Amino acid sequence: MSQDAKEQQIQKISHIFHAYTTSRTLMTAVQLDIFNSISQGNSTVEQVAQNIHATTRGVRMLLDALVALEFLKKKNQIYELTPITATFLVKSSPDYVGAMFEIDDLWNTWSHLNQAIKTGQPPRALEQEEKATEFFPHLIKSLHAMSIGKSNLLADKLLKGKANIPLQVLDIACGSAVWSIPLAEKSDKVIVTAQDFSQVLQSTKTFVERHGVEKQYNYVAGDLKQVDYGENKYDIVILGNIVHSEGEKSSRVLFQKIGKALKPHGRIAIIDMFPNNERSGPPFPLLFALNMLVNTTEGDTYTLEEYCQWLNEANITKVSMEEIAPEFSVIIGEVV
Ligand SMILES: C[S@@+](CC[C@H](N)C(=O)[O-])C[C@H]1O[C@@H](n2cnc3c(N)ncnc32)[C@H](O)[C@@H]1O
Repeated sequence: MSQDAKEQQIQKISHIFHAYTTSRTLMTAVQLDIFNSISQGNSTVEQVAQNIHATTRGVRMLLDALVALEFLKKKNQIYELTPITATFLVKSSPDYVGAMFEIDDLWNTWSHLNQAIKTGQPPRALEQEEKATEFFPHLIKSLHAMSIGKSNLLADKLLKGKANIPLQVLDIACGSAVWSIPLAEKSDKVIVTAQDFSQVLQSTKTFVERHGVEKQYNYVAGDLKQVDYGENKYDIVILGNIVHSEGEKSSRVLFQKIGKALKPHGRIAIIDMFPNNERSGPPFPLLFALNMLVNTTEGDTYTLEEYCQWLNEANITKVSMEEIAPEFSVIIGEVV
């Protein structure tokens, strides 16, 4: 290996080893309300330090690191938000994505990765309703802001040629209902049944109301393992970011229930992270599998081949991966 190639590899390794420093810096800025403080007019180290009740030494180091990471700008010791920070990292912004990092849950569970790999057990299991209802209200706020643009594109795809036809939609483990709201917004013939734990549905309702589509929503509270979805009722079933935390066994049972609940030619849309069939990439779905190891008992990420097999078993036979936008593909299955 040439010296240049060696240097490049060392840089790559060093960069990954140190990635926790950038992650922790941004999380701390969110948790200490740095961006809100600056958006409210505090623009020097002293002002921010006083406003958040912290030391000037710590705040100076944090603000300068955020400048270097391009989350802030600095001129003559006056700090300003960048346009991106103002849009995505100030709490009052409708596009705020920081909610899931206001708490240290994921940071803490990842610090138990060694132990989870040895024991196969997570330090805490998110599928327990009590843990889920603590964590998910934070997560779904971030997911809503991160997914709403993509969801609009998916809704166009699902409604193509069907915008004036009555459609019954079931949004399972709906969270903020981000994957069904655009369907309801784009067609007043869409009626959504949104299902999640009862406590999470309180948050769902605020999102649905914010989008002004509450007349098109019904709610079913409960654990997806226990809820009866009925037979021959739905034109579209949405599974957004839930199969990975349920794991194979529970998801296969769920697919059986969905196969029955769909009408003939009904479709299922699965939004998740999909590794390739070899499980050799892309990185994000494979790192996300580890995220499931430290947060759930059975969770994992699954390939298109696996989904095809499980959906076929449930009578959902026409299955394909559809690229809705670059880096955003959805598995769509149809009861033929
Ligand atoms: C990762 S969030 C996804 C939310 C939404 N579908 C999305 O894609 O943004 C997972 C959601 O599933 C819900 N959930 C997890 N386990 C569940 C279960 N056993 N029964 C019902 N809902 C569950 C959580 O409360 C949470 O709202």
